[in-house]
Amino acid sequence: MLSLLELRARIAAGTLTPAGAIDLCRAAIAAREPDLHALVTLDPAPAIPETGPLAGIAVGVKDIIDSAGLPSQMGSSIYAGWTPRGDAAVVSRLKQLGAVALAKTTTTAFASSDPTETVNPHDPGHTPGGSSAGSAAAVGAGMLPLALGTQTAGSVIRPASYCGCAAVKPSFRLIPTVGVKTYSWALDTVGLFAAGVADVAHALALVTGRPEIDGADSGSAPRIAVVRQDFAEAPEPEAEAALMRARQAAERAGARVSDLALPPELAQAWERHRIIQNYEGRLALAWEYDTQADALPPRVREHLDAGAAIEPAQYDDARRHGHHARRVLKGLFADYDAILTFSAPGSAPATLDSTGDPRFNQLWTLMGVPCVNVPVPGQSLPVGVQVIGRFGDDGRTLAVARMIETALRG
Ligand SMILES: NC(=O)CC(=O)O
Repeated sequence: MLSLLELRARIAAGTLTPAGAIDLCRAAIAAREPDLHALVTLDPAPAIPETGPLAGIAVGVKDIIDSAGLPSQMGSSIYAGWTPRGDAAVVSRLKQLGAVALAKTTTTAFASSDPTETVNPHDPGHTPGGSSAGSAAAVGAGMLPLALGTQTAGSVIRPASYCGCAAVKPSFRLIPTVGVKTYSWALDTVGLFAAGVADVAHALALVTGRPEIDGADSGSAPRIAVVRQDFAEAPEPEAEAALMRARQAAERAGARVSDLALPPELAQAWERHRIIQNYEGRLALAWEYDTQADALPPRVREHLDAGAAIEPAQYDDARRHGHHARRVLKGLFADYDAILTFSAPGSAPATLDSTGDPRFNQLWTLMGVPCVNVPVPGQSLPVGVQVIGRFGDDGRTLAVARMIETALRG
């Protein structure tokens, strides 16, 4: 994969120019895109700044996120050719930093769960995951050093796990969602994909203007709770093996690791995530649902039909459970620095008809806490583990994730 930090080091050393770094991406795209189908639009002649902390860094932008002059087609024929005038807030920030919004990456329609045409870069017979399919596949394939995604249930962490790259779904609203097509205003979170955890941390620190996120300290012996989320059904053997290897790596690195069974309030919130997601989706996509329903793909239509049947009282109850569970989780973090759990039920399913199951992700999206996918080496198909921290503690969460990543590579 293309490491953002390695490219920036070469540019800083004068052995690579920003334009040369963009050319490296174009060459990788030319080699892999015909088989991967990860991109929707490729900017033929983007401006390439010579200066800035992300000069020379090509970014993939999920196609529900606006990038001025490039279409935002939402993965739907309804928006074919729709071209926004301006940048989403996060894209504008990346350009200020010198980055190049080189390509729009595939998304499931409206970031829901109808599969895209993108395939897994490690095996074309397997899904890359979703809804941020193209971003995960493009980074996992070494076509881009950085990509933007969004997560409403598991759409950043799960595809990153399937495609073998690092990713962060930051604390809720740490990155603004202005200029991002909304599915659920209580859940949608902009995330980042990159080759390794250090690359992700560096990009998040720059994008948010919080330098303390980069290089934060994990502490000499971080307290890590291994959580299985038993209410989410058992995972597959490869996910179990990955979690065990990550646990052992954390212990070797000096962490104090123990098992934690989540209190029932967390399971109750997990059960109600979909009520919030689909109730809000029905309202956020009202125009599409009310006037373009025949153009909606089946799973989006199914989810919005379900949303239309949810009563406001059910939605309010689900939100109350989420609020209460966030308070319970905050209390749990008094005794731990991070949680370690599954990123996905297993490796990427051997199908292109599904983007996989977010059951190990959805709770944490509702909790609004930072989540990091750490690739676990050594499996035929990638499998990641998820490091989760306190709300607002993104730097330490990334530091613990990096400690585990380094110990796994050791
Ligand atoms: N947008 C989402 O998070 C949906 C998913 O997890 O597949």
